[in-house]
Amino acid sequence: MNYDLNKISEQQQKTSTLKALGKLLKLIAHERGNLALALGAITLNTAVNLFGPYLIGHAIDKYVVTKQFHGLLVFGGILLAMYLLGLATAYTQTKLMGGVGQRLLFTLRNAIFNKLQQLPVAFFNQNKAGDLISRVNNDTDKLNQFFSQSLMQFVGSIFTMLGAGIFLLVINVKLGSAALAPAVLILIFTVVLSPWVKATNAKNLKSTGALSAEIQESLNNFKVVIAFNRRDYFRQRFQLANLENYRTAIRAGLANNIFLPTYSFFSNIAQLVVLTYGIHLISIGEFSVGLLVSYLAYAVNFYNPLRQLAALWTSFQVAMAGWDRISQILALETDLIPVTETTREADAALLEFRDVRFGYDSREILHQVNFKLERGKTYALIGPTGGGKTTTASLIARLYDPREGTVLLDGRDIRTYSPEERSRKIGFILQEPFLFSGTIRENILYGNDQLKDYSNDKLEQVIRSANLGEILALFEDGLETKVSATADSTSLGQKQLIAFMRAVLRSPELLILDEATANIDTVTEKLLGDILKQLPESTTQVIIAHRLNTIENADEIFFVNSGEVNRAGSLDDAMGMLLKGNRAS
Ligand SMILES: Nc1ncnc2c1ncn2[C@@H]1O[C@H](COP(=O)(O)OP(=O)(O)OP(=O)(O)O)[C@@H](O)[C@H]1O
Repeated sequence: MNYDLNKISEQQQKTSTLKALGKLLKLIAHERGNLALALGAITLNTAVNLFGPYLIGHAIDKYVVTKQFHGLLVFGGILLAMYLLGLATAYTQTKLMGGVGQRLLFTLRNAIFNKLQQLPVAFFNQNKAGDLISRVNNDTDKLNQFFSQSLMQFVGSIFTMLGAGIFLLVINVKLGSAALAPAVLILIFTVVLSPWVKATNAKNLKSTGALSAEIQESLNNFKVVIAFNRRDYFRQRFQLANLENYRTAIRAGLANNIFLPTYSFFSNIAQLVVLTYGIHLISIGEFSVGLLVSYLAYAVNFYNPLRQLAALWTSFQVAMAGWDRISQILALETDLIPVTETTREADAALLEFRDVRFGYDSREILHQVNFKLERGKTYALIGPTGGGKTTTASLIARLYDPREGTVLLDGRDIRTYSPEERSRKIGFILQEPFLFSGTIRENILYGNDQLKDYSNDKLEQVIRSANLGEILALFEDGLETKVSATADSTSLGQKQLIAFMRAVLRSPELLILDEATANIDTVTEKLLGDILKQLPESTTQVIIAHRLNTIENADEIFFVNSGEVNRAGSLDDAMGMLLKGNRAS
């Protein structure tokens, strides 16, 4: 299955803005109450703003033209009260929508992170961590900005425009139509240019993701960079990514600023039309001075929000481009779906590969592989580098599903097990074990519900009874020894020891060790060997190793090469096969 987000975005059919907005609004459906309140506040605010000019025009015609200035005081008081109401409603909606935006940001980040936790290994093989981080941090914030700062202004501007438009037409149809004509041109201009603005912003967000991926890669590999003195190489790559980001940002800036001057131009034209035509109407006695003053104010009330809309429309297009990138992740589903229960085959081996074919991409890595692992036996997988040992082990642990054929665990298709059941049965110590920052205790109890509430004393007892006491004793602070996911305060060998304890304590039925002792000294390695020998008799072990001394106790050896898994016979035969120059292909 294709999980490459950049390819998905290229293949994705252009979704209409309305559809995307609809999907987004569903995410904040539970905010209905706040949205309705904010909408009420903005409607009141708009009404206040719209009635102002009408009252002013009325006051001019009734009190200024007739020189009855005392009436102006009353109107001044009414206007002041209205403006205060305007202030209160503006504050209310800003506060409400700020909360909605922040909660949306919170919900979206949680949703993306949860989705990332559910996606299969193949997804992480095909996407760069830096780009994913940028989607979680940067793109979600674009939506927050739109919701907290722009949405209600957007709605308010549309209300003000509509209200002002109605006033313009009601006061005088002819003058109103002339005043509104430039708005039609603006509408056409906006409709035509919006897709380009959104696409330009999408490119900019993509290049921000690529930049973030570049930074992440060089930071992750800083030792290699320094050791090989390849700073120039990464500097060049970074500069290229930075240049691309700069170029796309310039283009996005240009696109984002194209609406404002155009809207301003048409707005000025509209005022010119109103003024010229209005004076003409006054001269032939069809219009009053007071009405023209109100009229000009309504024209401003119509075109000013339109100008504001230009900026808001841009923020909307940026938010939609961000939303597209976020929804690409949210729409993904793992292809490792559990299948419905099948009947269990009687007297089955613990694990069986039946005609299994697999490849990461179009290239097939495993060709119709068949083998069985019996309970309580120890198996070794050997073979040349790149021969397919880790791939075979990954299929045993269902990190991937076969393209064809079946992997059976305990006589049942491995896909019928829930992830919890499967991980209880199978322990996997990876070539490069991952520890997260915390203590040894936290790391070895990770995913172990049975022991998670044990006190340190009780846990140490369990560790001793699993014969792991000598390993724990290698760490000065015992269970409370601090380990770090990234820093080198814990050596690779030490990490392997902790991962070993973590896997053994879960008492799995099947334990896979992928080069799990490659970085451990010979004495400790022997200690691990002894612990493995003392595991419950029913435990099946699969050991992947390049050092043949680690597999001398294996009951059976499989030779993995060129997409085939074959019985190798004795250790000597296996040596012979390796030395014969079998190469991975
Ligand atoms: N994530 C991946 N995406 C694409 N190809 C991969 C991936 N992982 C491994 N491969 C390819 O699959 C083949 C088998 O790799 P695998 O890691 O299973 O070999 P291995 O026998 O475990 O090697 P080693 O002894 O070096 O660990 C190799 O050709 C490798 O390039």
